[in-house]
Amino acid sequence: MQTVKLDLAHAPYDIHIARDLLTQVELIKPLLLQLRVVIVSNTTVAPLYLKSLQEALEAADIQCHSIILPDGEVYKTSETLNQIFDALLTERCERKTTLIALGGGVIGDMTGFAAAVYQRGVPFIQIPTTLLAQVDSSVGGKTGINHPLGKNMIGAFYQPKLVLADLATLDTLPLRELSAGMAEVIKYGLIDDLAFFEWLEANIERLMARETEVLAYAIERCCQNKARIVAGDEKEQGQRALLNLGHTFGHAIESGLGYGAWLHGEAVAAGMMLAAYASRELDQISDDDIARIESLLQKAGLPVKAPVLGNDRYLDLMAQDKKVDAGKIKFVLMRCLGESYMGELSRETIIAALDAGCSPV
Ligand SMILES: NC(=O)c1ccc[n+]([C@@H]2O[C@H](COP(=O)([O-])OP(=O)(O)OC[C@H]3O[C@@H](n4cnc5c(N)ncnc54)[C@H](O)[C@@H]3O)[C@@H](O)[C@H]2O)c1
Ligand SMILES: O=C(O)C(=O)C[C@@H](O)[C@H](O)[C@H](O)COP(=O)(O)O
Ligand SMILES: [Zn+2]
Repeated sequence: MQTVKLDLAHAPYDIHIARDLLTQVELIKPLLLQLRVVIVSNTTVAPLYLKSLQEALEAADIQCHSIILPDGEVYKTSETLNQIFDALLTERCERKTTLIALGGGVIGDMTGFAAAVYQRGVPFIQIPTTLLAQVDSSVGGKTGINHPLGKNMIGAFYQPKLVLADLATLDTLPLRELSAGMAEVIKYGLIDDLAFFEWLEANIERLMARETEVLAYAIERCCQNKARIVAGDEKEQGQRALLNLGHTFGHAIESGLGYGAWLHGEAVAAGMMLAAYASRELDQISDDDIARIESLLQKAGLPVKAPVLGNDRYLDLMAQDKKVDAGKIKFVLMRCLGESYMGELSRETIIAALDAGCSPV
């Protein structure tokens, strides 16, 4: 088992990475304020993994209740969130009840936000079951839901007490979802880890073949990178924004097409290509750099062209982005592969990037 520590003074926690962690209750029980948990999952993941988790918890005398939500990005809403509150209140769950998120990033984000606000805050644990959730969404405490007018517009920074990344759950992950997670993996190489980007170029075929050794290494490296960045800037006042590479464009794609049409990772991949074209417009990365990014994304089974939404539609959607400051849209751009920064772009540069990076889907 590999363990990454997120060293936040007010809320340090461990991220354990290994196969068959679901039943290792000894990792969970010492953290509980009372021997009662509520597992939040969805209609796809629960039939696969809920029973073994629940049986292990109950064998350790921990009282379990489960909430099974509908599956999909389109359900990351206030209505679905209220289903969690309805169940917690019906079961008379107290402030010492721990919520456990068993699923991908949608479940993790909603469960974390529910934990942040239910009775003004109850503890929660992340058990991420997608690659994307294991390398990104389960770590760092960003929680929340979508709004029709914007992605992740309602939420809170609220840290889990523990993250259990059980590699065995990736055995059942659909290939499209594995690819989606690879977008966030590749993102870490581009933002500030060129050595990792180069390792990914050399190992992408093994990763897509789900070889446990390389998957475990990549997940650990991603969690180490995210833990380092979050420990230095938990509430995204500075460097944490680099984790948003590709997201200014990417969230516009998700909102513009309708949540769920493109997977988050697919939108981020296309968004990173658009950020790369914008960086090239600023003479910061080369055609060869763009070719390397494109090749790696393609080998990961990801889109390298963004959908045509119309320039004004993109600009309008991006004007809603949470990084906007004094009305100015902010982008994460690349000085070179492995070095990124936050900057503004002229309308002309944005349109040049869209012209280069969009194609009818
Ligand atoms: N909070 C953060 O820092 C952060 C970071 C990245 C992404 N996100 C959010 O995460 C969401 C995307 O997360 P995701 O890619 O995990 O999507 P997801 O949660 O929708 O899961 C993807 C699909 O795979 C299914 N699934 C999950 N685990 C499975 C398994 N082990 N076997 C078979 N099927 C499984 C799910 O039911 C779903 O259908 C987006 O809403 C995004 O905004 C948040
Ligand atoms: O943890 C972060 O910070 C990130 O930006 C990680 C992103 O991959 C993730 O999609 C996050 O939810 C996007 O942040 P948001 O603040 O734009 O919602
Ligand atoms: Zn993301």
